[in-house]
Amino acid sequence: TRSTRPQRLLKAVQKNATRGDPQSVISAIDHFCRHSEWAMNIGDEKGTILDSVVNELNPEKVLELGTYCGYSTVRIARLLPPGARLITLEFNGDYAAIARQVITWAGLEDRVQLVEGASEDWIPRMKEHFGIETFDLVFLDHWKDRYLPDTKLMEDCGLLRKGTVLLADNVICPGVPDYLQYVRNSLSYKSCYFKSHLEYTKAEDGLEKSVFLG
Ligand SMILES: C[S@@+](CC[C@H](N)C(=O)[O-])C[C@H]1O[C@@H](n2cnc3c(N)ncnc32)[C@H](O)[C@@H]1O
Ligand SMILES: O=C(c1ccccc1)c1ccc(O)c(O)c1[N+](=O)[O-]
Ligand SMILES: [Mg+2]
Repeated sequence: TRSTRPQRLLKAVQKNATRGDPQSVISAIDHFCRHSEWAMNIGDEKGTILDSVVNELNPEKVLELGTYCGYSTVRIARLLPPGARLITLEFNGDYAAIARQVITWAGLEDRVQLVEGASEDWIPRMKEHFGIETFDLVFLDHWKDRYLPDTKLMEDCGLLRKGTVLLADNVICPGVPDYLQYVRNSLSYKSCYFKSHLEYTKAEDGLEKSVFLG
């Protein structure tokens, strides 16, 4: 039977990237998505914005909602100090299996905890299961109708502290109007928009960075 796109993406990583070299994994995936098959990774252009936010924050505890093949996981984890931790949630088992191999190929498995499950089920369990009090950075990149409910859930679970940064992908394309309206009008957030393009295309897209004010 025909392979899946994530399986073909993993093959491209194993063929073209060097084990233990995160940058070569990132480049191999970007080349595959530009020249072989588009895939819904954050990509190189928006990825550079993600990198700058991570470098500015130097976060100890990061939560990623939506792993897919692990491209953004590798982008974030490669910038973290060894003691820092990135927890990434993915409820599609096939995608999770590919992502584990991509993350391991990059040599970053020690900094990443990939949890196979739904954000709504695992956000309430961060304290008792992972001993996490609050996150320094949350990267939202899962199904777009979940951004707002999961943000409210994180607030209710006390996972956000003064200064926690929410970075949301795709606020223009496919778009997250209800989430944008919330973070831009709530007195609990200071928000700003980073204009860019939908990964590997000329369509407009961007990231919204929202700082929780407590
Ligand atoms: C756009 S892809 C993630 C791309 C990845 N962040 C990157 O930039 O490389 C979205 C992923 O979120 C997963 N997903 C969607 N809703 C979810 C949820 N509620 N909980 C966990 N995973 C979810 C999907 O299965 C899919 O793999
Ligand atoms: O929703 C899509 C989508 C819709 C239709 C076809 C393919 C993808 C998408 C597009 C770009 C993204 O960066 C992204 O995160 C997603 N997503 O699924 O979460
Ligand atoms: Mg996205």
